[in-house]
Amino acid sequence: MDENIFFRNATLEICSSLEIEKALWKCLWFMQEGIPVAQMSLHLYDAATGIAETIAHATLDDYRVISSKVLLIEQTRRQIEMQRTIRVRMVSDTADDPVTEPLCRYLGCLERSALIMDLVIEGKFLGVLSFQSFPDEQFNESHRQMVSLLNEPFAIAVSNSIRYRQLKHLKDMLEDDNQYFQKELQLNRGEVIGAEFGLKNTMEYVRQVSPTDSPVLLLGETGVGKELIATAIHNLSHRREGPFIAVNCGAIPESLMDSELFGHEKGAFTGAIAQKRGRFERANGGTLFLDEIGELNPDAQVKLLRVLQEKILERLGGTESIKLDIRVIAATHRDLDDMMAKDLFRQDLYFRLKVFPIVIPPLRYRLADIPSLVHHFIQKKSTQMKLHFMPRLAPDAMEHLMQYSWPGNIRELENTVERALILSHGAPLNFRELVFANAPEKRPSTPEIEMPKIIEDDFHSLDNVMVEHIKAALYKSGGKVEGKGAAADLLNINPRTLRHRMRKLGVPFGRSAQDLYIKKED
Ligand SMILES: Nc1ncnc2c1ncn2[C@@H]1O[C@H](COP(=O)(O)OP(=O)(O)OP(=O)(O)O)[C@@H](O)[C@H]1O
Repeated sequence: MDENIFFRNATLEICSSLEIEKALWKCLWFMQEGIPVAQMSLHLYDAATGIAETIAHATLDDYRVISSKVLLIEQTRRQIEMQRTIRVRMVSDTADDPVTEPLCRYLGCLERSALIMDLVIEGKFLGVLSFQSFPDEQFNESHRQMVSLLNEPFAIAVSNSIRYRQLKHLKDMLEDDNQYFQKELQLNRGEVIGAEFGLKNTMEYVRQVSPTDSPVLLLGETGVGKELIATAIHNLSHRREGPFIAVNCGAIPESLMDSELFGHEKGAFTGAIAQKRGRFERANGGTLFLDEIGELNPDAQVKLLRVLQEKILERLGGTESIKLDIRVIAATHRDLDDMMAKDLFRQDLYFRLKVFPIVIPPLRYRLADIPSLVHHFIQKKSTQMKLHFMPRLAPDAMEHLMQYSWPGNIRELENTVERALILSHGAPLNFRELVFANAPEKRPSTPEIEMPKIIEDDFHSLDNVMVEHIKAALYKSGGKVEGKGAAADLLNINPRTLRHRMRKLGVPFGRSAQDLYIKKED
């Protein structure tokens, strides 16, 4: 066969598929017209470990991917190094050669003649391509020279297909990881405690809005469960199989905001060494949760508004328009109305986000949820902490927890349970010190009472104070108990109750005592 035709066609065949086993098979069919080749196999070699791995094998009938590893003995490794000056070596019997013997034994092609082609790319030795003859035929020098012509294109094709396999493997692993983490996230974020009690109304709204694609604005103090509710909306929507991507707008530095949200092309700015998809693009087909939306700077607000209006974005430094299919849920603990009035938040963006606002009540307004939340967190945390026992509560523990105002809401309760578990060493959980040691605040519903200025050694009993106070009222009214401006009126109590109390405390009153309460002129 003409050398040029042989070279051209064999090269076309080896490059015809990125699946190297298939490319070998096609090559084999072409080459056996000119040389007596019955099988081809590809072996990678790792000089650091001395392991040879057979990764592909083709006969005229079949081709397959395999993974068979052999640890080569020292003598064989040395031989491989020594033979590196010859690119295609002829072996008259595969059973007698230290390199081909272990490889061909596995493939069932001992006692054949073989051509062994070293594959070197950019000075790096990748491994060998082995051509085995039919059992009753032998390769000769002219066959070796023909095959030598193919060394360079074969090395390039094999190197490309190895890279392709590595990338495919990485992609499969990433997809697998992604599925795993999505499941984990859904498991961890699944259960909304109090859905039938303190959050009943909230969950009713959630159920109503979930099937739609309308934007939702979640409002509530820090730690009330805004992200949890956002996940619940996602999980109840038709987007549940798509991604749920959360962005904490307050945690992204201003200089990185554009690239984080919208992505960038390679070279878009110093340090953009590769193309990167932004959070919007990652959320395509699913839900984008914009947490702490009130922290967005004015510049980012404009860009966000544009993307929400047009449903199209361009990566930084890019020209391609990317169509978006996302549902946006935003959340904040800040008063957006007030921010708008102070020109800190754009009105147009506010109204676009606030299509369906849901207010999540703070924990202090749903104290009845505390017992089930505490049990939920005890179970969750003791599983995470791998405790071998189920912690119990001290008899008055729940009462202590219910007396506290929980300014940090559910997150604070969750952390309190975790801290108690760490400190308890198996004893019943008693939150007394934890709650009060860390909680200088009083429940906000309790009005603030100014501490009276009491001098320690001048401390009166409550009865004494009452006596003095009633007498003061009687002095003021000239001894009159009932009527406008009289003592009962001044003290704002029923005159009958006042009389009863004065009798009990021994405060003189009535006509006989009237003089006592009239100021005498000296
Ligand atoms: N109803 C609930 N049932 C069970 N766990 C809850 C509930 N609400 C909140 N949590 C848990 O409390 C923690 C805080 O909730 P989340 O992060 O959703 O609050 P947030 O309002 O988004 O907080 P922030 O304002 O700080 O962003 C999370 O671990 C969450 O799983």
